[in-house]
Amino acid sequence: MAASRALLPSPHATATPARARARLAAAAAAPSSLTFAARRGGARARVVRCAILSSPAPAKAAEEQPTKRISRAGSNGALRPKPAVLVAEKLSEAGLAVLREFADVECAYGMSPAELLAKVAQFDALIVRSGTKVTREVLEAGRGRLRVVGRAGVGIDNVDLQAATEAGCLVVNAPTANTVAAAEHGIALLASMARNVSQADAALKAGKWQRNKYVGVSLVGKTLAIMGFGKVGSEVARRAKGLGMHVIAHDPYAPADRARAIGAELVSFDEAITRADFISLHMPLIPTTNKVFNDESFGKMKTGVRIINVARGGVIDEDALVRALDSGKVAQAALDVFTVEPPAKDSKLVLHENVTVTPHLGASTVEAQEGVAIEIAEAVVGALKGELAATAVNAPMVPAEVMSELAPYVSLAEKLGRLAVQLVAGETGIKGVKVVYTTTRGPDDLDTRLLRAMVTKGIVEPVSSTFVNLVNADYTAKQRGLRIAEERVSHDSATAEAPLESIQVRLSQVQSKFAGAISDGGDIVLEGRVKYGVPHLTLVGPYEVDVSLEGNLILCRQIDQPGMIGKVGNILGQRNVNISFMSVGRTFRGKQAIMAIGVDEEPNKETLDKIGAIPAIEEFVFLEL
Ligand SMILES: NC(=O)C1=CN([C@@H]2O[C@H](COP(=O)(O)OP(=O)(O)OC[C@H]3O[C@@H](n4cnc5c(N)ncnc54)[C@H](O)[C@@H]3O)[C@@H](O)[C@H]2O)C=CC1
Ligand SMILES: O=C(O)C(=O)COP(=O)(O)O
Repeated sequence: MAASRALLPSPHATATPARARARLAAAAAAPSSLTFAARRGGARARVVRCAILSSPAPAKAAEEQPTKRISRAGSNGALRPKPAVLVAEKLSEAGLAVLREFADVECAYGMSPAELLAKVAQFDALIVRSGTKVTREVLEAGRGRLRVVGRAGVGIDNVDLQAATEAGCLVVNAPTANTVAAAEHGIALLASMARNVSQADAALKAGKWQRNKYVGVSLVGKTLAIMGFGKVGSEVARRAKGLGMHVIAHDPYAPADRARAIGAELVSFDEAITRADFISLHMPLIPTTNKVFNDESFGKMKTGVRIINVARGGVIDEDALVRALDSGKVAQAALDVFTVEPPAKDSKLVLHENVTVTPHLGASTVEAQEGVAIEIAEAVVGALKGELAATAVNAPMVPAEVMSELAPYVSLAEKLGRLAVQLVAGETGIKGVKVVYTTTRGPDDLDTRLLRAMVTKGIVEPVSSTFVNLVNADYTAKQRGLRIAEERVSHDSATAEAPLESIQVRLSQVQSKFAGAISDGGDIVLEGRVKYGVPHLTLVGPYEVDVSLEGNLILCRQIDQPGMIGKVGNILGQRNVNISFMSVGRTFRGKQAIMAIGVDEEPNKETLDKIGAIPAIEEFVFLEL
């Protein structure tokens, strides 16, 4: 039985709060959670929410935004504001329209860093281009509310990814829509540099007709080295081939067949820079590419080489480039990007007569900006809804079909973690966690990162103020010294369609407030399965039980004897506590047994004391899900 994703109700509709509440209560879906509907036996849809990027503090957010239009309710019926998105740099109308359908959008272009710091905490998402630095400080200021940073473009070197990950803030980019624009700009710079277009243009406008001064060089038959053979690099290569150039490329991670298909020869860094007449840069700015074009590498190049940079200014040591231009080693450079943007007005590099410059225009075409704006708006809206965007930069990408298949197991994993941590007693803290997956699938067919993250979420969130999601789960576990080991147990079944037979969570070296949950090996052990799309608890310590994981749970350990279910049921019934599920597991007849009781309401202390006072009951514990 496959779980299918239910769409969230449209949050922007101008329904009255009452109508909105009714509509949304029916969907029972918080806006920031993934929502899956699983049909049970053809009956009405049951909604299972999987909080992948759940809002860290919706209540607080509501308090802070009293003037926001209230348009939907949380699962408890409380009204929530629409998500708020801050757009810090020019975004095309087409993207803004997509955002406005789902969120309150504020465009605040040209903010100073201080203005951004002051504002960011009021927003669920922030959208930037290359001109805004999303620093640790910004992410700290947004902590508690900011869940998504959208980079409307490719390069994410202006976003502190580590700080975003630590804050559980998803970073998404728009990696494809400006590829062609950047490649076309690279070709435009290549051709205009070779023919001195910008210098000759400036001279003629200044009244100088200098035909002899501006003799250029031809492109045909020249060797072009593409440094970074990714999306933009390959498109530049394709176009340069059309101009009759011989294209070589350097990229340690590029597949040889992609290069072969375009007719480019993949070579080493040194070979590329020593053979080239023209060198075009298309790698990201990362620690390994920072200033890779420096005195040493310029020294290895052909005298008279020409360089184009539409990637990032920081890949070039700009002082070294000025020296190479002055010495004639580099004949010309065409630069769209700079280490500091905008560069200083008296920058020697910018003012150099052999340098052609543009103010970071690579992505600036009408078409690319429209595409990028839509791409990022859709990614941000998806992320705010709790979906994992395909362009997530700091989280594992989980394809929609996998997500859909795993949905009930995601919920099971979180609930097992949540129950297990509530069983822990003593001050020692949890050290080792083992998650055992029983599955027919091989490691390549079952990606367990999502499940592991949700076990971490279940274990950490009830006992701390840390908000955990797929983005920061591993980081959070590491920070808290939690070692989460995973084990797969093969389950032989030729017919099993479900990805998992069971998930077991074991906490080692801990005391338990419920001795019945301790297995023979001394670990707290809980195991669950998904039945008809619903997570069930099926093992507590050595005891087999079967209780649907909804509402809350009471575990009682007693001597196996007749009448126990009736006694406990009576006590709960008299206090109007509805039992949703009940199951008894025992080792041997007349020996120890466990009763697992699912309850819709939370019994008060007096009710729990009454259950504890039943003479045959040796211990019991109330657990919240
Ligand atoms: N000027 C502008 O407006 C624009 C600039 N860009 C910049 O262009 C660059 C490339 O963008 P895309 O092609 O979309 O990215 P991409 O990720 O598709 O390609 C980058 C390539 O660089 C390669 N690479 C990584 N380390 C390398 C190294 N040490 N040496 C050589 N290659 C290395 C990667 O393997 C990858 O194939 C990025 O820096 C991006 O920020 C992109 C769009 C517009
Ligand atoms: O996408 C990129 O990497 C770019 O450099 C484009 O930057 P921009 O969005 O034009 O500020």
